[in-house]
Amino acid sequence: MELRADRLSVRRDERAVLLDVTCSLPPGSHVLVLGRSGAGKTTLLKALAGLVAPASGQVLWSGEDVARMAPAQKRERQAAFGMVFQTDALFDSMTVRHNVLLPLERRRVPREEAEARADEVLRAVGLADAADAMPERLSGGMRKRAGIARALAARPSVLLADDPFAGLDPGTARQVARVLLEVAGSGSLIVAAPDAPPELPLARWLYLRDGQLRYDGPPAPEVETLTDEALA
Ligand SMILES: Nc1ncnc2c1ncn2[C@@H]1O[C@H](COP(=O)(O)OP(=O)(O)OP(=O)(O)O)[C@@H](O)[C@H]1O
Repeated sequence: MELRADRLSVRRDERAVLLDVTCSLPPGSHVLVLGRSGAGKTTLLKALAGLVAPASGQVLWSGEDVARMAPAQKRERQAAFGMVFQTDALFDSMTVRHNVLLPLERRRVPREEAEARADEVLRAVGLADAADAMPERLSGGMRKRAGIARALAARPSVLLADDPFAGLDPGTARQVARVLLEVAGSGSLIVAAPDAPPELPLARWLYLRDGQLRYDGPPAPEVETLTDEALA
């Protein structure tokens, strides 16, 4: 189903942090959202996920305004989304496997199927051996991969990942990138990052500056170095 932002603006403290953003993300989109710190990348991901309300404009899911959806429809849409945010926390009181099972339990996926899926995604992110560990025993990179596994277990048709490479060494970043690409498969993958991660070639770039979408097209390394005047 198509995800679309239509003249989307979001305000924080009376200030527009996203301004008039319009973009269409058909199923299977693989998109990198770039921009400096504070450009609005996280806010765009959250707005697309329906976690922050637009001040004006709309987020459309399959042509329907998300803000006007009935609660049941909203829940159904939410189930199609997987999110890996910077502040994602694993529950420290339960094993890695249990952390991954949690969203499946919430979705009432039958136990046997849920366990099979949890094992599958943990293998995919290279954490099969850590399934029974408590999260506090994991390194930062492993925790990140566990967070990705948790998002992927629900088989989202849209996976949103906010700066998934922050704080990772190049080897772990490559591993995380491979998992994101492999497991996103034919679904949509939308990744926000401050710079284009060399390990994650995504076919389309969106470049935000001061909350405005300044570029939407194929990878163009020059957008990262263009001045405001050149982009205007
Ligand atoms: N909850 C909030 N309350 C007030 N201002 C906010 C809030 N969330 C974000 N902002 C502001 O909105 C602007 C955009 O923030 P956002 O987190 O979307 O940027 P970003 O491009 O993801 O930055 P970074 O790369 O540093 O994460 C920033 O100026 C930020 O201070």
